[in-house]
Amino acid sequence: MMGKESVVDSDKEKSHDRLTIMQELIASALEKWGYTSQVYELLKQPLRTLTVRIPIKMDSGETKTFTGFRVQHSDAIGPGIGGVRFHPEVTEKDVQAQAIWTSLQAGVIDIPYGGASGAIVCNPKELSFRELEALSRGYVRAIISFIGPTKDVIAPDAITNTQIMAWMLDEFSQLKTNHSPGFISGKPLILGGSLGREAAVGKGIVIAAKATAKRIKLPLEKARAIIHGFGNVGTYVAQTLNDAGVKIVGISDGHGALYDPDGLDVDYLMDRRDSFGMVTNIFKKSISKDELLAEDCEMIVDSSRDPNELTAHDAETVKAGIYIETGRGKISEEASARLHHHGTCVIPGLLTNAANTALSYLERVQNNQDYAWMEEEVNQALEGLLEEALTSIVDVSNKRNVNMHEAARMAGIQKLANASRLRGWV
Ligand SMILES: NC(=O)c1ccc[n+]([C@@H]2O[C@H](COP(=O)([O-])OP(=O)(O)OC[C@H]3O[C@@H](n4cnc5c(N)ncnc54)[C@H](O)[C@@H]3O)[C@@H](O)[C@H]2O)c1
Repeated sequence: MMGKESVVDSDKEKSHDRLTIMQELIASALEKWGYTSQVYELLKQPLRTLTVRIPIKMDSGETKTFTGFRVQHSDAIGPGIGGVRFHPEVTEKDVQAQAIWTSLQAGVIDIPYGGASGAIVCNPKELSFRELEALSRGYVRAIISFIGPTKDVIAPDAITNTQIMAWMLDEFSQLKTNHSPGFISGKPLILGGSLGREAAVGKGIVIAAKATAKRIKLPLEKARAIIHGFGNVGTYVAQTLNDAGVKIVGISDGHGALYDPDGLDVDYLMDRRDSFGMVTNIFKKSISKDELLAEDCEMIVDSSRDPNELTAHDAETVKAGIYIETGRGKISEEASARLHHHGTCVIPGLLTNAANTALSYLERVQNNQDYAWMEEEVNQALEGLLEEALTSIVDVSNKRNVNMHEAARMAGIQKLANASRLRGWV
């Protein structure tokens, strides 16, 4: 599964851009640690933002010029690492916010990298295969002096897949006249990619769910889960948790929701999903998403593409002891605080999304070693990184008496702030 997280801003984010939101969040995290405003002044903005113009000869014979970005938030700990997305509405501020978010992920999972991010403003659905290749190669040519295995490692993100990574790798290797698999992650296996990359976010969710259940001494065989959003991520999580003994009692999709306290037949539901990924529409009696989230269960996984975040009002109805977020901003700050107050352990999207960044890092380690790991080794390493990250977030939450979202951001920014201080920058 490639990185497919939506970059289309929610209404709230449109009125209050993603960069400003991110800056407010890191300001609060740094303040809670007691860092000076000079540290915030350094970290509030990426160190470097490169905007490029990429002329492409289209199939029609005309030349069309595209805009691209590559942003490096901080190299205080190590080179940048981060995705490149192809999207018609992506802005420079979106990419800057994403680079900071990736820095926080790298900090949470404790890898020696800083956050970076890139994008090309384009609609891939309107491009032919040849045009897509030309654009991928043109992007690398335009940013070549800015990137590299020890400077900034590119990774897949929205709409960018292994083929695009392969074209980019080839362009970079030809221009540098050397074989440089470590310059990019998410490559095809034969070009130095890693096993175990598929369903990275789903795996991250399952690892977090199991580790949290263990932490609160909840045997998986006694756990009942609701999967809010039965898509790519949701179906993987439902099946994997079900195989581990968890009873899946509820699911939802864009049409409605189903709940059965005795457990749903996950295989049957998977089998009956239509080409739009919808299944609840074939049942006469379906309930609303709000009703589903208020049903009895031990665990809720929010894997929907629901544009509405979980509000403080919704949070009051949640009975689950574990609430897992799969992306940024799915739970409002107030809802997170309410869930925390009521004793629900919230697993922030910063941790579950970090699985993609972790996989890019593990691929890079294999490229450095010139040795391909078995899938089991990759999965074990991913598990180790995410479990450690969860422990550090829970520790910050307990010691500093903050909710899990605040704790994740505090854990994510701390090493970057310390490294910047040790280098004598602030
Ligand atoms: N796929 C990835 O690689 C990836 C990466 C990072 C984060 N994520 C996170 O996981 C989430 C799910 O991703 P996915 O790839 O499974 O998406 P998807 O499009 O395959 O599935 C989304 C599901 O949400 C349902 N849905 C849409 N609107 C809804 C609504 N209003 N109420 C309830 N359900 C609704 C859809 O019917 C579908 O079942 C994303 O929103 C994102 O936060 C995914």
